[in-house]
Amino acid sequence: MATTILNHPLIDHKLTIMRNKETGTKEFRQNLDEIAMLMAYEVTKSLPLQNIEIVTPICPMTGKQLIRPVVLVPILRAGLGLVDGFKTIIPTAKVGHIGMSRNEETLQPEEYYAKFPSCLKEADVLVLDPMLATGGSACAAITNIKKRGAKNIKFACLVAAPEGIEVMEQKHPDVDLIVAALDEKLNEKGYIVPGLGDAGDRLFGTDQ
Ligand SMILES: O=P(O)(O)OC[C@H]1O[C@H](OP(=O)(O)OP(=O)(O)O)[C@H](O)[C@@H]1O
Ligand SMILES: O=c1cc[nH]c(=O)[nH]1
Ligand SMILES: [Mg+2]
Repeated sequence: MATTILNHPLIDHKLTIMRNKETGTKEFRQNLDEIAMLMAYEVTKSLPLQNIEIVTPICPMTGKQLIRPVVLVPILRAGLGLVDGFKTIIPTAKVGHIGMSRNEETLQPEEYYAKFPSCLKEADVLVLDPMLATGGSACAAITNIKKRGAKNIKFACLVAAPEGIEVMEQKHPDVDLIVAALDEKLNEKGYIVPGLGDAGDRLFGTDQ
């Protein structure tokens, strides 16, 4: 598995706006959407291609096309904030959903919903969640997706804690991990420091 930390200037600029506690719902959403498009470009960099014979208006040539369909899997709720940006860059992508809620006391993820397109097994699956904290939610979501036959999986997140990356590397060594920004640590409540707070609450305007 490869772990990539993007550290991209445009993403860092937009992420700083998202991190600021004065930033409201509208701007938080807008910046997440813009970052998602930039991340989609980076996450898809290593997708495999195959040759295809075509004819241009000038002559025949060997072109390239993606080998497999792409399936986006946002981890609900906060992962939904990345879907539109990824769909803008990959308009043919199918979308599966997995609902995970982290128990505030035990920090264990609880799955409450799962629905996937039938091409999951042969697809390039891009699992999306802005936050990788303890790594529990992402690991559980990926375990579920693997049980359904998915083999080519990448996990894209905006902000990660070192603890979450370590857990992912141990439990899912075959999954590529693409992280926009690596933060310092988790606090005693399992929140990423400095982080951006509760991504789901800030995205949907629910209580924080
Ligand atoms: O790495 P972990 O320790 O599991 O924490 C990360 C998870 O926590 C957040 O979801 P949350 O449970 O708050 O649900 P929400 O998206 O509905 O707010 C976040 O979007 C991740 O899914
Ligand atoms: O910092 C954190 C940790 C988990 N979930 C979030 O939304 N933010
Ligand atoms: Mg939340």
